[in-house]
Amino acid sequence: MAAGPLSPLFLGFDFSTQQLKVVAVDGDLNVVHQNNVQFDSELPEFRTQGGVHIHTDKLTVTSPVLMWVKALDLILDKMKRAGLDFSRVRALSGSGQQHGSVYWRTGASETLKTLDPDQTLNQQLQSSFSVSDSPVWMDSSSTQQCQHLERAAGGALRLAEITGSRAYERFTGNQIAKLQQTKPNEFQNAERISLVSSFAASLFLGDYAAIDYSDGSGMNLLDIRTRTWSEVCLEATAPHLDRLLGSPVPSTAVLGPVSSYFVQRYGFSESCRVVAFTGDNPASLAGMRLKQGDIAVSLGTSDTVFLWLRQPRPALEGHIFCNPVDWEAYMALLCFKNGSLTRERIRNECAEGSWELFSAALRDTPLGNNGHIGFFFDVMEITPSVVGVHRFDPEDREVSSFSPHVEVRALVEGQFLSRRLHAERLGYSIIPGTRVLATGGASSNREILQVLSDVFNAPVYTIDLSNSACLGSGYRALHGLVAESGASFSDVLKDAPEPQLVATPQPTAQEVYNQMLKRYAQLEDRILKETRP
Ligand SMILES: Nc1ncnc2c1ncn2[C@@H]1O[C@H](COP(=O)(O)OP(=O)(O)O)[C@@H](O)[C@H]1O
Ligand SMILES: O=C(CO)[C@@H](O)[C@H](O)COP(=O)(O)O
Repeated sequence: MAAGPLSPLFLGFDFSTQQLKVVAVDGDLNVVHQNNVQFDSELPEFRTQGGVHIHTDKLTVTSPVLMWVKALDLILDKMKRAGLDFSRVRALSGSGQQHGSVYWRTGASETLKTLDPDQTLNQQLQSSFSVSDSPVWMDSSSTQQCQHLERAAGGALRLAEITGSRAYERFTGNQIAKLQQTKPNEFQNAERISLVSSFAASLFLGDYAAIDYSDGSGMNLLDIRTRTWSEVCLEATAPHLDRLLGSPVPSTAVLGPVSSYFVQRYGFSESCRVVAFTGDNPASLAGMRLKQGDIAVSLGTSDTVFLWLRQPRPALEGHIFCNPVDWEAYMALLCFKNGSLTRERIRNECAEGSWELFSAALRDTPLGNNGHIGFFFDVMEITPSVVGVHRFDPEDREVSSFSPHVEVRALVEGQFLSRRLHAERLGYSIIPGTRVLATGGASSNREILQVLSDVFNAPVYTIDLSNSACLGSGYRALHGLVAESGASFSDVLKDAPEPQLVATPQPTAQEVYNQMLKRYAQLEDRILKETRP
């Protein structure tokens, strides 16, 4: 496809935890436009911190659904002001933070179908949601519902064999069960339940968009092998749930043309197609064009580690999702809640709030931190399930503080040792040729990536822009147009820019971190034994 002033464009949106982002890719796969809306600073009326509200129980975490709607109004206006020619957009797709749920009030489908192009989405969708504060992935308030679901499915492992994961608090089915039990009226008033991804697709489609197989795998409801809702899980979750969810579709599916609202208000072409939206991690896998054998480390609000899998091997730790670009494959994912926000806290306390000084602390301290190891679980961690901060001296004695520079290195080394330990437990092994592909906001920090390379003892690569979920969504939009004819994602994207090498392990890294990993594993066991009831 030749790129030129009138060449086609493909848009990829990402509704992530802290912001809405977009990229436009042209027919030659060049990124020609990028934009974003930061929720906290650009939409202060919603009073979020890091895009969310943490409730007083410290377990419930929600985001205002209208904040996402208003962010879409805002980003499209910014794109228009920047001169983006929407009539060139041939297809669009997108992603959302995973697991979060949106509850459309009865009648909302009619509103979506009859949107007035002279008004904003925010003006018209004010009363379209039966729940104004959507539960999001940081929520950990549905433990009871998780226990119930595991019992109903025949145990945690059995549930993992069906849905790819044992029951997790943030997984959508458990959030739906909690809503149905604690706020029956809101549940009753909903005519449709979307994930953040399919909610965003619905706005573009002017109708309810189907949940895709890949993001649908993060609900504890989808049978990842048959790719249909699991009867046993639906029944254990809430009555008549299949009607509220609609049927899931392949992640490559074209859902339909963009709604006439966008044609009339922004000048989109009537033939612009909406390709199924998916989760932000699956979209990142597409954006980095992950290959079997690679390991991806995303350093967004959450830290995640994910791999391409041929065959699912569900376990009690980690998640298996349907693959977003190849319907026969899968992906494995580990999620860590104490990622960027914990790094920001330590940056503020030990580096005067400056990433420059934070990076300098990493440069000024030796690999292995002279034996000091730290665990920084500011909030209840997902992998493993534990909360609290623990610091150990070289003799494994717990100590109450480190000097600021040692604290910075202990945090970053501790985080990456944990990512490696749990990835290896998932069956991953670092072999010659392994590439670590880094993405997310913190992947712009070279010193952090050097520690990542050292701890994993593998070269680290990044793509040009730190938001691979957006880029992946642009790529998926392009692929979606030809996927039905059998064209593979890798063939269609074969000319996309390759990830670039940004860090290689230092000579002593292997010796230092193989040793340290063993200590880290023992200390993590000790913390788990001491802190779990
Ligand atoms: N130079 C930097 N060094 C380390 N972390 C950074 C740097 N710049 C941004 N970040 C981190 O990136 C995070 C946002 O990452 P991003 O991938 O955009 O998040 P999300 O997609 O979840 O909204 C911020 O919380 C911030 O801590
Ligand atoms: O819960 C998970 C994955 O299981 C998180 O990774 C969310 O998908 C949030 O993503 P970011 O906003 O941190 O990228």
